[in-house]
Amino acid sequence: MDILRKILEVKAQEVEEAKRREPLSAVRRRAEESPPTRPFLESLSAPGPEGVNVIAEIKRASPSKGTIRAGLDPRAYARAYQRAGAAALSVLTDERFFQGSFRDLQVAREAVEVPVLRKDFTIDEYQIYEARAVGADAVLLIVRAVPPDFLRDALSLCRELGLGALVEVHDEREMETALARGAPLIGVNNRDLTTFRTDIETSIRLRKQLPAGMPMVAESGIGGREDVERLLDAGIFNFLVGESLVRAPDPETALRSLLGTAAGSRF
Ligand SMILES: O=P(O)(O)OC[C@@H](O)[C@@H](O)c1c[nH]c2ccccc12
Repeated sequence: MDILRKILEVKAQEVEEAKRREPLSAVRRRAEESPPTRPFLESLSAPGPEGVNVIAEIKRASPSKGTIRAGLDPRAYARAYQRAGAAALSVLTDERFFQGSFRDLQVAREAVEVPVLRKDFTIDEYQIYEARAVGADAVLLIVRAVPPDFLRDALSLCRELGLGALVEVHDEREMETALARGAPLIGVNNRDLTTFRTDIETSIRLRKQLPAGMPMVAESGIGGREDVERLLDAGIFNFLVGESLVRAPDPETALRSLLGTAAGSRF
C-alpha cells in the first residue's frame, strides 16, 4: 500500500478518536469563539516587494526524509522566517508521520503577525473547525486525498469560517477538479505523494493550465535561488518551502537568499 493511503487510514482513525474526546458541537463552539483570521489568500494574490512570496514551513520530520531537525524550536523558526520576510507560515500538525502538533502551530502563530496555514491531511469537516479553533488562518486540502464532493463542501465551510484554503494538486486531472470545485488558490505539489519523486517541472507544466490572473503556489523541492528563478520565469511567484529552510544552518539567511534580498541574521 502506498504511503498516502496509509496516512489517510491512520488519519481517519485519529479523527474518530478526536470526535470521541471532543464532540463536533464543542469544537464548533471553540471555532466560532476564535479571534478573526489573518488574510492568507490576500497575502498571496500578488507578488511581494521582492517579486516573490514564500510560505515558510515548520516541519520536524517527514515520511520520505525521516527526522529533518530534531528539537526544532517553532518559536525561533517562526520569528526568523518573519524577519527574513516570509509572506505566511505553514506548520505541520500531523503527529504520527511528521512529528508536528497543534502546539507547534499555536506557538508559531503567537510569535508572528503573518498568516499561518495548518498543514495536515484534511479528510473531514471536523478538522476544519479544529483548525479554526486552534488559530490557523488557512488549511490545506489535497485533491488526491478526498472525494470531489468533499472538496466542494470543505471549501464552502472554509469561506463560512473565514479560513483560507490551499488546494493541492499534482497533475492535470486534479487541477481540473480543483478549479471545478471553486478552489481559491491552487498549490502544485512537485512531490508525488505516492512515490516521493520531486520535480519542479511539475509546477511549470501545470501553470499553463491555470486560468489567467489566478495565482498558484509551487510546493516542495525548492532548494535554492536557482529553483525560484526558474519558476519566476514561468510566471510563478508563490513558493512553499520546508526542508531546505529547516535544514539550513541559519533559516533567516536561507530564506533571504530565496527571496533574493541581502544576508544578515540574528538567529
Ligand atoms: O520540504 P519541501 O520539499 O520544501 O516541501 C514543503 C511542502 O511542500 C511539503 O511539506 C508538502 C507539500 N504537500 C504536503 C502535504 C502533506 C505534508 C507535507 C506536504
